[in-house]
Amino acid sequence: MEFLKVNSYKELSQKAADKVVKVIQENPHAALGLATGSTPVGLYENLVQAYQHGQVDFHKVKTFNLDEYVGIHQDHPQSYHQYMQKHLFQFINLKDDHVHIPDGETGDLEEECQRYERLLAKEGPIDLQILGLGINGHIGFNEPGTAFDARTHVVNLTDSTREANAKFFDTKEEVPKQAITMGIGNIMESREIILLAFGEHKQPAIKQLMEGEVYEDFPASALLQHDRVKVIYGEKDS
Ligand SMILES: N[C@@H]1[C@@H](O)[C@H](O)[C@@H](COP(=O)(O)O)O[C@@H]1O
Repeated sequence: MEFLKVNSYKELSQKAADKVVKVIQENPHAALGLATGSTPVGLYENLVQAYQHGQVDFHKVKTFNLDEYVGIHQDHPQSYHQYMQKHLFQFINLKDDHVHIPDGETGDLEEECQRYERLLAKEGPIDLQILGLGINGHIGFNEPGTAFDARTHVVNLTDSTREANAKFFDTKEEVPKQAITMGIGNIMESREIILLAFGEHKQPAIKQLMEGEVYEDFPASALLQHDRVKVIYGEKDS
């Protein structure tokens, strides 16, 4: 695992975007694993700019989102479907049928997990997986205690995750209680991974990762067993 400390959120976003652009330039058919949350917003802004400047072309690229809330509509402003439209998809030339996001609205969640698994098996492996980091070490929505070989599954979100995500909703009660997430097993099958974390509140989790201990109560530590992971992190803008 390689750690790269940056001095600003801008630098983190630029470094991450440079990596994504490079992967697509080397392989125009690349499969990207995408994350949501506040951390990758700057990365997506930079990708839009790179596209507008003709530095990258998405028309053969495929995308797989890590997760989606259960029980809110895809057109809810806080659904990850809407997030991706708002920050990235509406601005670039990705084909609609190359975009994959779990469907958290379906009546049969187990079948939806199986459908996503089949899709990943057929279209994968993911060439570059982008990850954010929960303050409790979660990746995607794989909460502490999740088995490292878990596949796409439905999760009950922890209180700390719901609180952390409450900033996006009017009240904490509105934050969904469940989500569908790719499992750690899926994430580990990616050819390459970048993990992004910015802010003082993320530093305890980064420090824990640096200690190098692998255990299921700290999901991000699974990544220590992957040989192509780069952690791009920073404490504050200096
Ligand atoms: N499911 C997402 C994660 O994929 C994300 O990494 C995490 C951190 O979010 P933020 O970047 O807003 O700190 O939040 C959510 O729980």
